Amino acid sequence: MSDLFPPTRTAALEKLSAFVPKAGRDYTAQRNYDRGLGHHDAVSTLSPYLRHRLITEAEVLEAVLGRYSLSSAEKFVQEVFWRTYWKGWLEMRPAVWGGYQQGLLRAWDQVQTQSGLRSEWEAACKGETGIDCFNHWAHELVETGYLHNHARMWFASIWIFTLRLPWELGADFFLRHLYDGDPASNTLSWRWVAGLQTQGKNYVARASNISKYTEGRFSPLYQLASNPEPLQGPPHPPRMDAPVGDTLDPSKPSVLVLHEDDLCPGWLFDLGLKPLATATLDATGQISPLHVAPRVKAFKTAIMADCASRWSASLGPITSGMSTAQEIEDWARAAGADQIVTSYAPVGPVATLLNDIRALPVIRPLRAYDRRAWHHATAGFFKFKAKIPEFVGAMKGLQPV
Ligand SMILES: Cc1cc2nc3c(=O)[nH]c(=O)nc-3n(C[C@H](O)[C@H](O)[C@H](O)COP(=O)(O)OP(=O)(O)OC[C@H]3O[C@@H](n4cnc5c(N)ncnc54)[C@H](O)[C@@H]3O)c2cc1C
Repeated sequence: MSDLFPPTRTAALEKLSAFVPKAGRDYTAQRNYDRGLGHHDAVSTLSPYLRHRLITEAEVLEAVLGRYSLSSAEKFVQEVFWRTYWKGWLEMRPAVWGGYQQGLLRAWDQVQTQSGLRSEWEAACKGETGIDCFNHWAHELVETGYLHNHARMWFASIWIFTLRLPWELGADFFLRHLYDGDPASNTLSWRWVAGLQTQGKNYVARASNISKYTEGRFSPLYQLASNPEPLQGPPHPPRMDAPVGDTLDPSKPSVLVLHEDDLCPGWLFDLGLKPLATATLDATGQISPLHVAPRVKAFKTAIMADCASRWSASLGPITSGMSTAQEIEDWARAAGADQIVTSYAPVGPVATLLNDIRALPVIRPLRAYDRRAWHHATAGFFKFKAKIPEFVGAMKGLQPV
Protein backbone atom coordinates (compact mmCIF):
# COMPACT_ATOMS: atom_id res chain seq x y z
CA MET A 1 0.00 0.00 0.00
CA SER A 2 1.21 3.48 -0.85
CA ASP A 3 2.91 5.39 1.96
CA LEU A 4 1.36 8.54 0.54
CA PHE A 5 -2.03 7.63 1.98
CA PRO A 6 -1.77 5.69 5.24
CA PRO A 7 -5.26 4.25 5.78
CA THR A 8 -6.05 5.87 9.11
CA ARG A 9 -7.98 8.84 10.41
CA THR A 10 -4.86 9.91 12.29
CA ALA A 11 -3.03 10.22 8.97
CA ALA A 12 -5.92 12.25 7.54
CA LEU A 13 -5.84 14.63 10.52
CA GLU A 14 -2.06 15.01 10.25
CA LYS A 15 -2.36 15.78 6.55
CA LEU A 16 -5.06 18.33 7.31
CA SER A 17 -3.01 20.16 9.92
CA ALA A 18 0.03 20.22 7.65
CA PHE A 19 -2.09 21.67 4.87
CA VAL A 20 -4.13 24.29 6.76
CA PRO A 21 -1.39 26.98 6.70
CA LYS A 22 -1.27 26.65 2.89
CA ALA A 23 -5.04 26.78 2.31
CA GLY A 24 -5.20 30.56 1.71
CA ARG A 25 -3.14 32.56 -0.77
CA ASP A 26 -0.69 29.72 -1.46
CA TYR A 27 -3.45 27.36 -2.56
CA THR A 28 -5.07 30.03 -4.73
CA ALA A 29 -1.79 30.74 -6.53
CA GLN A 30 -0.32 27.24 -6.72
CA ARG A 31 -3.16 24.73 -6.89
CA ASN A 32 -3.12 24.34 -10.67
CA TYR A 33 0.53 23.28 -10.82
CA ASP A 34 1.10 19.57 -11.15
CA ARG A 35 4.72 19.16 -10.02
CA GLY A 36 4.57 15.38 -10.16
CA LEU A 37 4.75 12.43 -7.85
CA GLY A 38 6.07 13.36 -4.41
CA HIS A 39 5.56 17.09 -5.10
CA HIS A 40 1.83 17.57 -4.70
CA ASP A 41 2.37 19.95 -1.78
CA ALA A 42 0.33 22.82 -3.22
CA VAL A 43 -2.89 20.81 -2.91
CA SER A 44 -4.24 19.02 0.15
CA THR A 45 -4.23 15.40 -1.16
CA LEU A 46 -7.09 14.86 1.28
CA SER A 47 -9.49 13.38 -1.27
CA PRO A 48 -8.94 9.66 -0.42
CA TYR A 49 -10.02 10.51 3.14
CA LEU A 50 -12.77 12.99 2.28
CA ARG A 51 -14.31 10.70 -0.31
CA HIS A 52 -14.86 8.05 2.38
CA ARG A 53 -15.57 10.55 5.12
CA LEU A 54 -12.75 9.23 7.24
CA ILE A 55 -12.57 12.95 7.79
CA THR A 56 -15.62 15.04 6.92
CA GLU A 57 -16.01 18.10 4.73
CA ALA A 58 -17.24 20.02 7.78
CA GLU A 59 -14.08 19.15 9.74
CA VAL A 60 -11.85 20.26 6.88
CA LEU A 61 -13.77 23.48 6.34
CA GLU A 62 -13.82 24.27 10.04
CA ALA A 63 -10.06 23.77 10.32
CA VAL A 64 -9.37 26.01 7.33
CA LEU A 65 -11.90 28.66 8.34
CA GLY A 66 -10.49 28.61 11.86
CA ARG A 67 -7.34 30.11 10.36
CA TYR A 68 -8.56 32.03 7.32
CA SER A 69 -11.55 34.16 6.46
CA LEU A 70 -13.91 32.76 3.87
CA SER A 71 -12.65 35.27 1.30
CA SER A 72 -8.96 34.38 1.90
CA ALA A 73 -9.64 30.64 1.56
CA GLU A 74 -12.37 31.03 -1.04
CA LYS A 75 -10.74 28.87 -3.71
CA PHE A 76 -10.08 25.97 -1.40
CA VAL A 77 -13.55 26.14 0.15
CA GLN A 78 -15.09 26.16 -3.32
CA GLU A 79 -13.15 23.04 -4.28
CA VAL A 80 -14.47 21.19 -1.24
CA PHE A 81 -17.99 22.22 -2.27
CA TRP A 82 -17.44 20.82 -5.78
CA ARG A 83 -17.62 17.38 -4.15
CA THR A 84 -20.89 18.36 -2.44
CA TYR A 85 -22.27 19.83 -5.65
CA TRP A 86 -21.53 16.74 -7.74
CA LYS A 87 -23.12 14.48 -5.13
CA GLY A 88 -26.25 16.64 -4.97
CA TRP A 89 -26.46 16.84 -8.77
CA LEU A 90 -26.32 13.05 -9.13
CA GLU A 91 -28.76 12.43 -6.24
CA MET A 92 -31.34 14.37 -8.19
CA ARG A 93 -30.54 12.58 -11.48
CA PRO A 94 -29.57 9.01 -10.51
CA ALA A 95 -30.35 7.80 -14.04
CA VAL A 96 -27.06 9.37 -15.13
CA TRP A 97 -25.17 6.79 -13.02
CA GLY A 98 -27.26 3.98 -14.57
CA GLY A 99 -26.60 5.42 -18.03
CA TYR A 100 -22.86 5.44 -17.34
CA GLN A 101 -22.94 1.82 -16.21
CA GLN A 102 -24.84 0.75 -19.34
CA GLY A 103 -22.47 2.72 -21.56
CA LEU A 104 -19.53 1.07 -19.82
CA LEU A 105 -20.90 -2.42 -20.43
CA ARG A 106 -21.43 -1.58 -24.12
CA ALA A 107 -17.89 -0.23 -24.40
CA TRP A 108 -16.49 -3.25 -22.57
CA ASP A 109 -18.34 -5.52 -24.99
CA GLN A 110 -16.70 -3.65 -27.89
CA VAL A 111 -13.27 -4.05 -26.28
CA GLN A 112 -13.82 -7.79 -26.15
CA THR A 113 -14.99 -8.07 -29.76
CA GLN A 114 -12.79 -5.49 -31.56
CA SER A 115 -9.11 -6.34 -31.38
CA GLY A 116 -8.02 -2.85 -32.55
CA LEU A 117 -9.96 -1.17 -29.77
CA ARG A 118 -8.70 -3.73 -27.27
CA SER A 119 -5.05 -3.01 -28.02
CA GLU A 120 -5.58 0.77 -27.93
CA TRP A 121 -7.43 0.52 -24.59
CA GLU A 122 -4.68 -1.71 -23.18
CA ALA A 123 -1.95 0.65 -24.37
CA ALA A 124 -3.75 3.59 -22.72
CA CYS A 125 -4.22 1.76 -19.41
CA LYS A 126 -0.60 0.55 -19.41
CA GLY A 127 0.75 3.99 -20.31
CA GLU A 128 2.17 2.76 -23.63
CA THR A 129 0.83 5.36 -26.05
CA GLY A 130 3.03 7.75 -28.03
CA ILE A 131 2.22 10.59 -25.62
CA ASP A 132 4.75 10.92 -22.77
CA CYS A 133 2.66 12.95 -20.36
CA PHE A 134 -0.32 10.66 -20.74
CA ASN A 135 1.87 7.58 -20.17
CA HIS A 136 3.36 9.22 -17.10
CA TRP A 137 -0.07 9.92 -15.57
CA ALA A 138 -1.31 6.39 -16.32
CA HIS A 139 1.71 5.03 -14.39
CA GLU A 140 1.36 7.55 -11.58
CA LEU A 141 -2.29 6.65 -11.14
CA VAL A 142 -1.67 2.91 -11.08
CA GLU A 143 1.36 3.21 -8.81
CA THR A 144 0.00 5.73 -6.29
CA GLY A 145 -3.82 5.68 -6.44
CA TYR A 146 -3.87 9.47 -6.90
CA LEU A 147 -3.60 12.12 -9.63
CA HIS A 148 -3.57 15.90 -9.38
CA ASN A 149 -6.82 17.50 -10.57
CA HIS A 150 -5.17 19.14 -13.58
CA ALA A 151 -3.61 15.81 -14.62
CA ARG A 152 -7.06 14.19 -14.37
CA MET A 153 -8.46 16.85 -16.70
CA TRP A 154 -5.63 16.53 -19.24
CA PHE A 155 -5.69 12.75 -19.05
CA ALA A 156 -9.46 12.54 -19.60
CA SER A 157 -9.31 15.02 -22.47
CA ILE A 158 -6.51 13.13 -24.24
CA TRP A 159 -8.28 9.80 -23.64
CA ILE A 160 -11.49 11.08 -25.22
CA PHE A 161 -10.37 13.46 -27.97
CA THR A 162 -6.85 12.40 -29.00
CA LEU A 163 -6.95 8.65 -28.41
CA ARG A 164 -10.67 8.65 -29.21
CA LEU A 165 -11.48 5.92 -26.70
CA PRO A 166 -14.96 5.59 -25.14
CA TRP A 167 -15.11 7.98 -22.15
CA GLU A 168 -16.79 5.33 -19.97
CA LEU A 169 -13.68 3.12 -20.22
CA GLY A 170 -11.54 6.02 -19.00
CA ALA A 171 -13.89 6.75 -16.11
CA ASP A 172 -13.78 3.05 -15.24
CA PHE A 173 -9.95 3.04 -15.35
CA PHE A 174 -10.00 5.89 -12.81
CA LEU A 175 -12.56 4.19 -10.56
CA ARG A 176 -10.51 1.00 -10.46
CA HIS A 177 -7.28 2.76 -9.51
CA LEU A 178 -8.08 5.93 -7.55
CA TYR A 179 -8.17 5.76 -3.76
CA ASP A 180 -10.77 8.51 -3.99
CA GLY A 181 -12.72 6.85 -6.86
CA ASP A 182 -16.21 8.28 -6.49
CA PRO A 183 -19.38 7.71 -8.55
CA ALA A 184 -20.43 11.37 -8.52
CA SER A 185 -17.12 13.29 -8.81
CA ASN A 186 -15.64 10.85 -11.30
CA THR A 187 -18.59 10.24 -13.60
CA LEU A 188 -19.65 13.87 -13.75
CA SER A 189 -16.09 15.17 -14.20
CA TRP A 190 -15.52 12.80 -17.13
CA ARG A 191 -18.85 13.90 -18.58
CA TRP A 192 -17.80 17.53 -18.08
CA VAL A 193 -14.52 16.98 -19.96
CA ALA A 194 -16.42 15.19 -22.75
CA GLY A 195 -18.94 18.04 -23.15
CA LEU A 196 -21.87 15.94 -21.92
CA GLN A 197 -22.31 17.63 -18.55
CA THR A 198 -22.27 21.29 -19.58
CA GLN A 199 -23.72 20.22 -22.86
CA GLY A 200 -21.84 21.36 -25.94
CA LYS A 201 -18.83 22.63 -23.93
CA ASN A 202 -15.86 20.28 -23.73
CA TYR A 203 -12.47 20.60 -22.05
CA VAL A 204 -9.63 20.52 -24.55
CA ALA A 205 -6.11 19.82 -23.19
CA ARG A 206 -3.54 22.14 -24.80
CA ALA A 207 0.20 21.51 -25.01
CA SER A 208 0.92 25.09 -23.82
CA ASN A 209 -1.26 24.68 -20.73
CA ILE A 210 0.33 21.31 -19.90
CA SER A 211 3.80 22.76 -20.36
CA LYS A 212 3.04 25.79 -18.13
CA TYR A 213 1.41 23.87 -15.29
CA THR A 214 3.90 20.99 -15.29
CA GLU A 215 6.68 23.61 -15.30
CA GLY A 216 8.05 22.24 -18.55
CA ARG A 217 8.18 18.60 -17.50
CA PHE A 218 5.92 17.85 -20.49
CA SER A 219 5.21 19.64 -23.71
CA PRO A 220 3.18 17.46 -26.09
CA LEU A 221 3.40 19.89 -29.01
CA TYR A 222 1.42 18.82 -32.10
CA GLN A 223 0.44 15.57 -30.40
CA LEU A 224 -3.01 16.48 -29.12
CA ALA A 225 -6.31 16.89 -30.94
CA SER A 226 -6.51 20.63 -31.48
CA ASN A 227 -10.15 21.43 -32.08
CA PRO A 228 -12.29 18.43 -31.19
CA GLU A 229 -16.07 18.62 -31.08
CA PRO A 230 -17.81 17.86 -27.78
CA LEU A 231 -19.41 14.42 -27.56
CA GLN A 232 -23.15 14.25 -28.19
CA GLY A 233 -25.45 12.67 -25.64
CA PRO A 234 -29.07 12.61 -24.52
CA PRO A 235 -30.44 15.58 -22.56
CA HIS A 236 -30.17 15.40 -18.76
CA PRO A 237 -32.93 13.28 -17.21
CA PRO A 238 -35.71 15.12 -15.34
CA ARG A 239 -34.64 16.26 -11.89
CA MET A 240 -35.98 14.40 -8.86
CA ASP A 241 -36.29 15.87 -5.37
CA ALA A 242 -33.13 15.69 -3.29
CA PRO A 243 -33.34 13.19 -0.42
CA VAL A 244 -33.98 14.46 3.08
CA GLY A 245 -33.03 11.27 4.94
CA ASP A 246 -34.91 9.14 7.48
CA THR A 247 -35.68 9.93 11.09
CA LEU A 248 -34.04 7.52 13.48
CA ASP A 249 -36.03 6.01 16.33
CA PRO A 250 -33.16 4.88 18.57
CA SER A 251 -35.46 3.00 20.94
CA LYS A 252 -35.98 0.21 18.37
CA PRO A 253 -33.53 -2.71 18.42
CA SER A 254 -31.05 -1.77 15.70
CA VAL A 255 -27.97 -2.96 13.93
CA LEU A 256 -25.53 -0.60 12.22
CA VAL A 257 -24.05 -1.01 8.75
CA LEU A 258 -20.81 0.90 8.20
CA HIS A 259 -19.89 1.59 4.60
CA GLU A 260 -17.24 3.32 2.53
CA ASP A 261 -19.32 6.48 1.98
CA ASP A 262 -19.26 7.54 5.64
CA LEU A 263 -16.64 6.33 8.09
CA CYS A 264 -17.32 8.92 10.80
CA PRO A 265 -20.36 7.34 12.50
CA GLY A 266 -20.19 9.47 15.68
CA TRP A 267 -23.16 11.60 14.62
CA LEU A 268 -25.41 8.51 14.61
CA PHE A 269 -24.46 7.76 18.22
CA ASP A 270 -25.25 11.40 19.03
CA LEU A 271 -28.75 10.67 17.71
CA GLY A 272 -29.04 7.97 20.37
CA LEU A 273 -28.17 4.88 18.31
CA LYS A 274 -26.93 1.91 20.38
CA PRO A 275 -26.44 -0.92 17.91
CA LEU A 276 -26.81 -4.54 18.96
CA ALA A 277 -24.15 -5.36 16.40
CA THR A 278 -22.30 -3.73 13.49
CA ALA A 279 -21.27 -4.95 10.05
CA THR A 280 -18.91 -3.37 7.55
CA LEU A 281 -19.91 -3.52 3.93
CA ASP A 282 -17.67 -4.43 1.03
CA ALA A 283 -19.13 -3.00 -2.19
CA THR A 284 -15.77 -2.71 -3.97
CA GLY A 285 -16.63 -5.43 -6.45
CA GLN A 286 -19.68 -3.49 -7.67
CA ILE A 287 -17.86 -0.40 -8.88
CA SER A 288 -16.65 -1.97 -12.13
CA PRO A 289 -17.19 -5.07 -14.27
CA LEU A 290 -13.36 -5.43 -14.15
CA HIS A 291 -11.06 -6.05 -11.21
CA VAL A 292 -10.52 -3.16 -8.85
CA ALA A 293 -6.82 -2.58 -8.13
CA PRO A 294 -5.75 -4.63 -5.08
CA ARG A 295 -4.26 -1.48 -3.45
CA VAL A 296 -7.66 0.24 -3.64
CA LYS A 297 -9.43 -2.77 -2.16
CA ALA A 298 -6.82 -3.00 0.59
CA PHE A 299 -7.15 0.73 1.32
CA LYS A 300 -10.93 0.46 1.71
CA THR A 301 -10.67 -2.61 3.93
CA ALA A 302 -8.07 -0.87 6.09
CA ILE A 303 -9.99 2.39 6.55
CA MET A 304 -13.09 0.44 7.56
CA ALA A 305 -11.03 -1.52 10.08
CA ASP A 306 -9.61 1.78 11.34
CA CYS A 307 -13.12 3.15 11.80
CA ALA A 308 -14.33 -0.01 13.53
CA SER A 309 -11.39 -0.01 15.92
CA ARG A 310 -11.83 3.69 16.80
CA TRP A 311 -15.49 3.16 17.62
CA SER A 312 -15.29 -0.39 18.96
CA ALA A 313 -16.80 0.57 22.34
CA SER A 314 -20.01 1.74 20.63
CA LEU A 315 -20.47 -0.88 17.92
CA GLY A 316 -21.24 -4.18 19.65
CA PRO A 317 -19.92 -7.33 17.96
CA ILE A 318 -18.44 -6.50 14.54
CA THR A 319 -18.75 -8.57 11.36
CA SER A 320 -16.56 -7.49 8.46
CA GLY A 321 -16.92 -7.49 4.70
CA MET A 322 -20.60 -8.22 3.99
CA SER A 323 -21.24 -7.99 0.28
CA THR A 324 -24.86 -9.02 -0.41
CA ALA A 325 -28.30 -7.88 0.77
CA GLN A 326 -29.12 -11.46 1.79
CA GLU A 327 -26.05 -11.68 4.04
CA ILE A 328 -27.02 -8.42 5.75
CA GLU A 329 -30.63 -9.48 6.23
CA ASP A 330 -29.63 -12.84 7.75
CA TRP A 331 -27.09 -11.23 10.06
CA ALA A 332 -29.48 -8.46 11.18
CA ARG A 333 -32.22 -10.96 11.98
CA ALA A 334 -29.84 -13.21 13.87
CA ALA A 335 -28.78 -10.20 15.95
CA GLY A 336 -32.43 -9.61 16.91
CA ALA A 337 -32.80 -6.26 15.14
CA ASP A 338 -36.03 -4.60 14.06
CA GLN A 339 -34.20 -2.16 11.84
CA ILE A 340 -30.92 -1.66 10.02
CA VAL A 341 -29.41 1.78 10.50
CA THR A 342 -26.83 3.23 8.15
CA SER A 343 -25.64 6.69 7.11
CA TYR A 344 -27.38 7.72 3.90
CA ALA A 345 -25.33 6.34 1.02
CA PRO A 346 -25.32 8.56 -2.08
CA VAL A 347 -25.85 7.15 -5.59
CA GLY A 348 -23.36 4.35 -6.20
CA PRO A 349 -22.63 0.71 -5.38
CA VAL A 350 -23.33 0.94 -1.63
CA ALA A 351 -26.76 2.52 -2.19
CA THR A 352 -27.55 -0.11 -4.85
CA LEU A 353 -26.69 -2.91 -2.45
CA LEU A 354 -28.68 -1.40 0.42
CA ASN A 355 -31.69 -0.87 -1.87
CA ASP A 356 -31.90 -4.64 -2.32
CA ILE A 357 -32.61 -5.24 1.38
CA ARG A 358 -36.27 -6.15 1.78
CA ALA A 359 -36.60 -8.21 4.99
CA LEU A 360 -36.11 -5.31 7.44
CA PRO A 361 -36.53 -1.54 7.24
CA VAL A 362 -33.31 0.28 6.39
CA ILE A 363 -33.16 3.64 8.17
CA ARG A 364 -30.83 6.10 6.45
CA PRO A 365 -30.40 9.40 8.27
CA LEU A 366 -28.81 12.11 6.16
CA ARG A 367 -26.22 14.53 7.54
CA ALA A 368 -27.44 18.12 7.87
CA TYR A 369 -24.44 19.20 5.74
CA ASP A 370 -25.77 17.21 2.76
CA ARG A 371 -29.44 17.99 3.36
CA ARG A 372 -28.77 21.74 3.37
CA ALA A 373 -26.70 21.74 0.21
CA TRP A 374 -27.71 18.96 -2.17
CA HIS A 375 -31.06 20.38 -3.24
CA HIS A 376 -29.29 23.51 -4.48
CA ALA A 377 -27.42 21.52 -7.16
CA THR A 378 -30.18 22.29 -9.65
CA ALA A 379 -28.10 23.95 -12.36
CA GLY A 380 -24.40 24.74 -12.80
CA PHE A 381 -21.77 25.18 -10.06
CA PHE A 382 -21.86 28.97 -10.50
CA LYS A 383 -25.35 29.16 -9.05
CA PHE A 384 -24.54 26.63 -6.33
CA LYS A 385 -21.40 28.40 -5.16
CA ALA A 386 -23.37 31.58 -4.43
CA LYS A 387 -24.87 29.62 -1.53
CA ILE A 388 -21.51 28.76 0.05
CA PRO A 389 -21.58 31.58 2.65
CA GLU A 390 -25.00 30.29 3.72
CA PHE A 391 -23.77 26.67 3.95
CA VAL A 392 -20.74 27.72 5.93
CA GLY A 393 -22.79 29.96 8.21
CA ALA A 394 -25.20 27.11 8.96
CA MET A 395 -22.29 24.77 9.63
CA LYS A 396 -20.96 27.11 12.28
CA GLY A 397 -24.41 27.57 13.72
CA LEU A 398 -24.33 31.16 12.46
CA GLN A 399 -26.71 32.94 10.18
CA PRO A 400 -25.05 34.27 7.04
CA VAL A 401 -24.76 38.01 6.96
C1 LIG B 1 -11.73 13.48 -14.93
C2 LIG B 1 -11.79 13.71 -13.44
C3 LIG B 1 -12.09 12.65 -12.59
C4 LIG B 1 -12.18 12.86 -11.21
N1 LIG B 1 -12.49 11.80 -10.40
C5 LIG B 1 -12.61 11.99 -9.07
C6 LIG B 1 -12.96 10.90 -8.22
O1 LIG B 1 -13.20 9.78 -8.64
N2 LIG B 1 -13.02 11.16 -6.88
C7 LIG B 1 -12.77 12.40 -6.35
O2 LIG B 1 -12.83 12.55 -5.13
N3 LIG B 1 -12.47 13.44 -7.15
C8 LIG B 1 -12.38 13.27 -8.48
N4 LIG B 1 -12.05 14.33 -9.29
C9 LIG B 1 -11.97 15.68 -8.69
C10 LIG B 1 -10.58 16.16 -8.26
O3 LIG B 1 -9.65 15.94 -9.27
C11 LIG B 1 -10.08 15.49 -6.97
O4 LIG B 1 -11.06 15.53 -5.95
C12 LIG B 1 -8.83 16.26 -6.46
O5 LIG B 1 -7.84 16.25 -7.45
C13 LIG B 1 -8.34 15.62 -5.21
O6 LIG B 1 -7.07 16.08 -4.86
P1 LIG B 1 -6.83 16.94 -3.56
O7 LIG B 1 -7.47 16.32 -2.40
O8 LIG B 1 -5.36 17.18 -3.49
O9 LIG B 1 -7.61 18.28 -3.96
P2 LIG B 1 -7.54 19.76 -3.39
O10 LIG B 1 -7.19 20.66 -4.53
O11 LIG B 1 -6.70 19.86 -2.18
O12 LIG B 1 -9.07 20.04 -3.05
C14 LIG B 1 -9.61 19.86 -1.75
C15 LIG B 1 -10.78 18.92 -1.81
O13 LIG B 1 -11.81 19.48 -2.61
C16 LIG B 1 -12.47 18.46 -3.34
N5 LIG B 1 -12.29 18.70 -4.78
C17 LIG B 1 -11.28 19.39 -5.35
N6 LIG B 1 -11.49 19.49 -6.69
C18 LIG B 1 -12.63 18.82 -6.93
C19 LIG B 1 -13.37 18.55 -8.11
N7 LIG B 1 -13.00 19.02 -9.30
N8 LIG B 1 -14.50 17.82 -8.01
C20 LIG B 1 -14.91 17.36 -6.81
N9 LIG B 1 -14.26 17.59 -5.66
C21 LIG B 1 -13.13 18.32 -5.72
C22 LIG B 1 -11.85 17.14 -2.93
O14 LIG B 1 -12.59 16.59 -1.86
C23 LIG B 1 -10.48 17.57 -2.44
O15 LIG B 1 -9.93 16.68 -1.52
C24 LIG B 1 -11.95 14.15 -10.68
C25 LIG B 1 -11.64 15.21 -11.55
C26 LIG B 1 -11.54 15.00 -12.91
C27 LIG B 1 -11.20 16.15 -13.82
